[in-house]
Amino acid sequence: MWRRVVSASHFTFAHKSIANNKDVCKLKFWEAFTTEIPLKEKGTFQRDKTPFITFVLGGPGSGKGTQCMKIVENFGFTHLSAGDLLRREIASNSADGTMILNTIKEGKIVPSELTIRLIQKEMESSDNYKFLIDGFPRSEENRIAFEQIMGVEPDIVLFFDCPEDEMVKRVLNRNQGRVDDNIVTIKKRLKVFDALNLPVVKYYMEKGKLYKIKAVGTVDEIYKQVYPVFASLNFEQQVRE
Ligand SMILES: Nc1ncnc2c1ncn2[C@@H]1O[C@H](COP(=O)(O)OP(=O)(O)O)[C@@H](O)[C@H]1O
Ligand SMILES: O=c1ccn([C@@H]2O[C@H](COP(=O)(O)OP(=O)(O)O)[C@@H](O)[C@H]2O)c(=O)[nH]1
Ligand SMILES: [Mg+2]
Repeated sequence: MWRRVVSASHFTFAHKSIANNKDVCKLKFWEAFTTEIPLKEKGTFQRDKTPFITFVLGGPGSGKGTQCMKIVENFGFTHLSAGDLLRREIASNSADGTMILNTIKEGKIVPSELTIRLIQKEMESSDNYKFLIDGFPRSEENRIAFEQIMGVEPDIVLFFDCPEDEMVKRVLNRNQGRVDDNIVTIKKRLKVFDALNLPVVKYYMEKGKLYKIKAVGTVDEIYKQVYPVFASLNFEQQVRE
């Protein structure tokens, strides 16, 4: 079970070592060291907080989803993969399903309003305030629409910079049964990425919001560059109990 703790490392350590067995003891210990309201009311408390939004960008296969899982584990973010939300729409046989499927097969970009509606729904129904928005915005048009509809900008943007041959290799080995993980569609996706997504990366670089991560090496080697970004922002870290 995961529970949020204050970021100071000695609290984390004490919490880990003392609260070993009984859940009730864990809760009392937790309450003694925090001014936050008890966990069962956490949702209300967190909705009052301004959201902290991280856009996670990078080409297909650059490792966005893989690194997001580690950030979630260590820093308690909610991971919203735009691609996963769109695939869920297809699977649920929604009215837009066929159009989304055809767009993904072609490696093109789904209309902004649709993707933003899915992201917005998830954010509004979440009791968290820290979000990783993975694989979005994919174009300047996406970005501008998000900022207009949501009325917010991301706090930070991660960019996983990976050579094309490595991305192709990873996607072809992904084995998730995706309709777009084939060499023909990958080539189209890479073109779309260069033409439409890199301008978004450039925009956030010029705004001083971009953290560029060299996305080669093992998952852990790459995460060593990611971890300090969030640790330096003093987010509460998670400990396993
Ligand atoms: N550093 C890495 N080295 C080798 N393979 C990786 C690495 N990071 C991720 N992968 C694998 O590459 C594939 C694509 O990663 P994924 O996280 O899905 O990328 P993205 O979300 O950017 O498309 C997955 O099969 C994943 O397990
Ligand atoms: O905001 C988004 C995110 C994804 N997609 C579509 O969904 C596909 C898969 O996106 P995902 O982020 O899952 O791919 P990844 O980069 O992780 O391989 C993309 O190629 C697009 O066709 C889209 O249209 N808009
Ligand atoms: Mg992904």
